[in-house]
Amino acid sequence: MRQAMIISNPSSGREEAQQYVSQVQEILESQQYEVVINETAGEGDATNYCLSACQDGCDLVISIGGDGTLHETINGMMDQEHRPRLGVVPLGTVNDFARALNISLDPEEAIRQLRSEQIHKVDLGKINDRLFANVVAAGSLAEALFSVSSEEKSKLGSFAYLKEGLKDLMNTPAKQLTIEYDGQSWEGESPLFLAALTNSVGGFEKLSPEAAVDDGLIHCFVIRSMNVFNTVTLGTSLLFGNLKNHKDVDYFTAKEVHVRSTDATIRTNVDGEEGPSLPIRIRVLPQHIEVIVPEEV
Ligand SMILES: Nc1ncnc2c1ncn2[C@@H]1O[C@H](COP(=O)(O)OP(=O)(O)OP(=O)(O)O)[C@@H](O)[C@H]1O
Repeated sequence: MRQAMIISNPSSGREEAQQYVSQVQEILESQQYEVVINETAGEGDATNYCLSACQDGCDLVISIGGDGTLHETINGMMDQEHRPRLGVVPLGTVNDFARALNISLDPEEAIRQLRSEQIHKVDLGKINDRLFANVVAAGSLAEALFSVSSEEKSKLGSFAYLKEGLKDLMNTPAKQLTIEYDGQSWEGESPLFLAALTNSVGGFEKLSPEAAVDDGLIHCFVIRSMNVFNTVTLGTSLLFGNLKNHKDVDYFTAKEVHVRSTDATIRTNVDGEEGPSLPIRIRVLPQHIEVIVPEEV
């Protein structure tokens, strides 16, 4: 019999994971899976559960929670030869990974979509010694995002990030960055460096429209300056999928990127959670995991 593990975060979203677990279990059992259910109690649990799923040769892991739960789940697959297929029921406020894969943001619909026979091989990224699914952000603006409270996120979704970013604009001086990528380099001052694997970042589905989930590339944006004069045009470029063409933005793609700074400690934001401080080394792991995606219409 095939084995499946459900990893569910009871605190995600509006604490509604519990009610969805049995619906997922029912679908998996109807597909002849033997199902193990694991609820997370705190940081690291989803990683440990997924690691044991890899080591036990489990066929399928379903992550029920937000992008944070998904991030922890995929980290259980690090350095594992056997990586179970992944299914996602998004319960967070942003849900970038689900957005990028056209998985419904309505949990009940996303659960129905788990019946799909369609599988997509998806890139993952590696930052230092962690995996990531969506995005790494570094710089003073990325640090400002740490201060978005979860109440604000629940209320305002991705606009909470934008609001916080704009609010802190005047207090976030650009920092010196040296970015080396695939034999080239960028050096200068920047308030924000973004390395995206998918089109959706912070809920903005058009941040990086050209980033396909399986293209084997890291899509990098360096904002050269952000000030009262260009904030509005940067904001509209972001909303309309044109950020890479903005005059104050440098854009490139790469398979490996190193970022360091001569400035004091600069923290990163990885998949919406606090990440390591600079220096960082980012690599893409092309088509590293198999994800259940909705049947194409
Ligand atoms: N039982 C639990 N109680 C409280 N926190 C938990 C529990 N289990 C896991 N966590 C923590 O929840 C965080 C992940 O939450 P996740 O991002 O999935 O949901 P969310 O916060 O609702 O989503 P979003 O970030 O999109 O708003 C991780 O930091 C993890 O350590």
